[in-house]
Formats: sequence, C-alpha cells, structure tokens
Amino acid sequence: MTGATAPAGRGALELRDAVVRRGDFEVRLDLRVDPGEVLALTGPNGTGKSSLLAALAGTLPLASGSLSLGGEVLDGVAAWVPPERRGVGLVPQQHLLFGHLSAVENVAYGLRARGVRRRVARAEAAGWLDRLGLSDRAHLRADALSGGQSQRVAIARALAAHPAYVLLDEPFAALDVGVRADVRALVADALRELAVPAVLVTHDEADVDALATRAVALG
Ligand SMILES: Nc1ncnc2c1ncn2[C@@H]1O[C@H](COP(=O)(O)OP(=O)(O)OP(=O)(O)O)[C@@H](O)[C@H]1O
Repeated sequence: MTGATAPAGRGALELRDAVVRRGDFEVRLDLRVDPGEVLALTGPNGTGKSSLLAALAGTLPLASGSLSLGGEVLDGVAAWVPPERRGVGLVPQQHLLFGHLSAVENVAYGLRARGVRRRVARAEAAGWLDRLGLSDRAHLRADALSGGQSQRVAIARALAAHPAYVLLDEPFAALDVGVRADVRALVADALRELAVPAVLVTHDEADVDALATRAVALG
C-alpha cells in the first residue's frame, strides 16, 4: 500500500451485551476483535450474520448494549456515530458502487472523503485497482463492469480508504473461480498490512482458512 495518510488504527472493536433486532428476529452477542484479527462469522442462512454486520457498520442501530472502537462508543445509550464517521471499510454483499463514476473514481471516493488530495487519491486508487488486476478497467464507468469486476472494485474501495475497521460480507462469492483464490490471497495480505479489526461473513471454508484468525458460528 502507498501510505499517503496516517494509519487509521484506533484499537479493538467491541460489542458488549449487544442485541441486534430485525422485526421478530434477535441476536445477542458479546464480541471483541483486536487490531490485526480477522474474525469469521459463519453459520446457516438466517442466523443474523448480515444483520450483525449492519450493526457493526452502523446501518442498523443496536436495540441495546454497546459497540465501541478503541474505547470510543460508536453505538450505545449516550452516543451514536453515523456510518460515514466510523472509518469503516465495508464490502457489502451487493457492492453498491456509484454507477456513473469510473472504477478509479469509485475507489478514490473514500480517500477524498478522508481529505486526501485528488491527485494522491487517484494515484492510490489506481494502485489498488492494479493490485486487483483491474488496471485496464480503471476508467470504465462502474455500471459497465461485470459483477465480479464490480466486486473487486468494492474490495479496493473498502481497503484503500485507510479504514479503522473492515467488514466483509461474502466478499468473494461473486468472483469467477479463476480469480477468487488470487483476490482472496491479496485481501489476506492487505488485512495483515492494515492491522485493524476485521469481521468476515462467509459460507466458504476456504475464506475462513485463508483469512480468519478466529471463527464464531452463529445459530
Ligand atoms: N429488513 C428486515 N426486516 C425484518 N426481518 C429481517 C430483515 N432482514 C432480515 N430479516 C430477518 O432477520 C433474520 C436474520 O437475517 P440475516 O440476513 O441477518 O441472516 P444471515 O445469517 O446473514 O443470512 P444469510 O446467510 O442468508 O445472508 C432472518 O430471519 C431474516 O428473515
């Protein structure tokens, strides 16, 4: 990685007495993920993995309990930090790129939001796309990319922005088998370099083997 901004590490991600609720569904959890750890969340469909990730990202407020990062409360009785101010690097199941922006602009977006100057942001973004084997797609509009290419752009966007923690929801599921192992290895390297807390939701044992330092099965 090129280091144009200071590392974003802020400490452990911690859920205490947390209740995540969606309609009638509820999951209760205590969890601590230290910097450099990659926690895999596994378990059958419908056991709350994506809901838990949404709570960690801040798109689903906790019903009770607290979430903190390095001791700073992100979600609790007295505080709630919105997703865009959490420093979260999120790779969602649906990659949600800005379709009208190019691949490189999508990746640079998060860096720009952190105050990185345009030229530096674009250079870092281009470097990430290169790492992900997409340098020949950098200037295509995101809505012209294939599903697998979009997913790689979403991975680059999440990791490039010097996140304080990383959340990955089935990040390799949309990738062609031919590139999946390479992208997985690249993400494993990038997470080691970032050395921030990371949570990975996956059904794939190969993801757990390649990335996780610990696994928790829900359900
Ligand atoms: N928007 C919603 N409103 C109400 N209930 C929901 C909503 N989204 C999900 N649920 C329910 O919450 C429960 C947990 O769903 P969630 O998607 O978090 O599980 P999951 O373990 O990630 O499943 P999968 O592996 O299929 O993605 C399920 O019973 C689901 O039906």
